[in-house]
Amino acid sequence: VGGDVTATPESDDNEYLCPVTIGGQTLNLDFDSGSSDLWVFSTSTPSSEQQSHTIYNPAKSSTFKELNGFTWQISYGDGSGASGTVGTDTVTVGGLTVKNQAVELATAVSSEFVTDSANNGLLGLAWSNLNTVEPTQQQTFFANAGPQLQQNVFTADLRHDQPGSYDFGFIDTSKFQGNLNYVPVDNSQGFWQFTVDGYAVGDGATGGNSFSAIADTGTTLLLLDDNIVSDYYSQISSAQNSNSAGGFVFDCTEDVPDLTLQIGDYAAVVPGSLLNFSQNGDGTCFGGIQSDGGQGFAILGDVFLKAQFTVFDQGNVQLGFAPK
Ligand SMILES: O=C(NNC1=NCCC1)c1ccc(Br)cc1
Repeated sequence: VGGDVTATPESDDNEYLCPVTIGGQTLNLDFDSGSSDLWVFSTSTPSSEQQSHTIYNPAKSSTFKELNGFTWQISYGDGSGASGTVGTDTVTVGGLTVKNQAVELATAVSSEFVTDSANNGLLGLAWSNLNTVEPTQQQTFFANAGPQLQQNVFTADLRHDQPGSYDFGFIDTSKFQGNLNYVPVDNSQGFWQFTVDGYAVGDGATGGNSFSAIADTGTTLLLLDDNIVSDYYSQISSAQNSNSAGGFVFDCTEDVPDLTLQIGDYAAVVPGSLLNFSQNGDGTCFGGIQSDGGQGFAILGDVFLKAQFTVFDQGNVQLGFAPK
């Protein structure tokens, strides 16, 4: 048994939304390999915050059961957050159904979610030890689905300005070129965390120290150590770190170099076209590479994942990458 679901990019590829059916009600959710809560806008969300969102109404689901007294509260790396109550229901993603899945109902959401009307909640795909439900931590959709999957994996094929897909339970070899390159994952912090062995800017030599990174579908950009960020932008003559823009910008006319991350024997190339992320409207463009804020590991978000086909292997606790 498996599932295949379309991942549709919001404007500027800021996030990717996928249809999820909960108790017969379908909402578009942000699949996030950087967190482990499945939460939705619901009838429990203040009406002022529901705005133009699609909401889940547990009262209209014949399979919803409340988990009395259970709560959740999450904050994300970008400062956004949400909190609320918990129940279980039947959840279906791309034809793959999990019964008695913990579904977290938002009773409060931060402004970033209120104003993002396309996003009706998140479906966490990190490891279950990151789930925030109290007093009893809950399993993710992918963890619960594991036993029914032919292969205990999900794959991400995110694309620039066009729909991509997530597959659960199988690897579609038509979606990538060559062989998959696997690296071991350290899931002790709950992330899909692994080691990057070096980097190269443009057609320069691969160098630098090895560093830890996480594969995070819920983060838009490619967030790296400040030294690598500075090295990269030193190759773009008009680049500057703009406080008003919130990061490194450069003239849109610039030829933006590729970035290659050496992951074991695999050279993961992120083409310069993806590293010219968006237009600021004043002739400058916002870079797809930005600082990781000095938190000690890199966050390989959608900018990186758009350039690779990625296998998140729960069974073997490893990640697989291939060009596409
Ligand atoms: O929050 C994280 N990823 N997901 C999402 N971001 C924004 C909405 C969802 C995140 C995870 C790990 C680290 Br380290 C930094 C950030």
